[in-house]
Amino acid sequence: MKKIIELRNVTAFRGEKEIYRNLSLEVVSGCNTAILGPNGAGKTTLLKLLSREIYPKQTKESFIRVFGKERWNIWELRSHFGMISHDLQHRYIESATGLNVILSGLYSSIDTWQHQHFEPADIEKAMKIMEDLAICPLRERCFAEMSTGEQRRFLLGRALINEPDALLLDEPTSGLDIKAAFQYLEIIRRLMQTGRTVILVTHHIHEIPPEISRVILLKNGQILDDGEKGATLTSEKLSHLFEVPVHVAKAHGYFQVLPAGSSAG
Ligand SMILES: Nc1ncnc2c1ncn2[C@@H]1O[C@H](COP(=O)(O)OP(=O)(O)OP(=O)(O)O)[C@@H](O)[C@H]1O
Repeated sequence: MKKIIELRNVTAFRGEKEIYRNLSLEVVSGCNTAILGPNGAGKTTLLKLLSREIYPKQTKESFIRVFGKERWNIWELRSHFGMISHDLQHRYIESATGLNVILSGLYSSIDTWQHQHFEPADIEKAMKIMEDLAICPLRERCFAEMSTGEQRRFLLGRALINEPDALLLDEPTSGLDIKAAFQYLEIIRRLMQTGRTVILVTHHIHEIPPEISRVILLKNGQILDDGEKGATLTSEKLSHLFEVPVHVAKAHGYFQVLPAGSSAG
């Protein structure tokens, strides 16, 4: 199995604070994986390490590899790995139109620029993606004038234009209402069902779709547990992870947590 991400003995700091000490972790192609942890667990730090916004401490035994390589040409990397983070959503230029958001993925830029060239085939591909994501009518609309759910779908389209093998999603449904969240999760499920590997980083149990088979529990920069979803998302383990007594409920392949001891009123 191809390794998508591989961290070995990674020690990393944010400012003066050590977030990870000798963290080792790998995710292989075809194994949809969620990384679940409470606020402050180190999830954003992990995303920043993978996107090279921060660098780990250099030691002989440590490395971070994406698709088997430590050094990447960003142009090459984007066709393998699509990242959709909240940082990206915040950084996105508000005046960019929907179509340009999608096209900008081809250059990994924020909006498109005059010096960039797009072939008719690129436009056609962008149109097809917008159709698939049900956002075609918004192609001329400014990013700032879209709902959060629409913005998120455009950012997904921006990643998909490069036909990445894997997607890394940061809290995919946060900020979305129930309908938008369900619609977005259905799209993500379809992508997994048609062969894309998803790595999902979150503190929300309810946004872990049925197709995610492996869950890694992260707390204070350490892996508390790592394994098959049903064995990981237990009331006992999640109570320990979130430091509050919870009861896990399951339905239709999804999991949800309730306060432990609560009863139907
Ligand atoms: N620039 C910084 N300087 C010092 N400490 C930092 C810095 N940035 C983050 N931290 C700390 O690092 C720890 C991990 O933060 P990180 O943002 O990776 O957690 P997280 O799991 O993404 O949390 P959340 O779910 O709240 O986004 C936290 O304790 C945080 O306070």
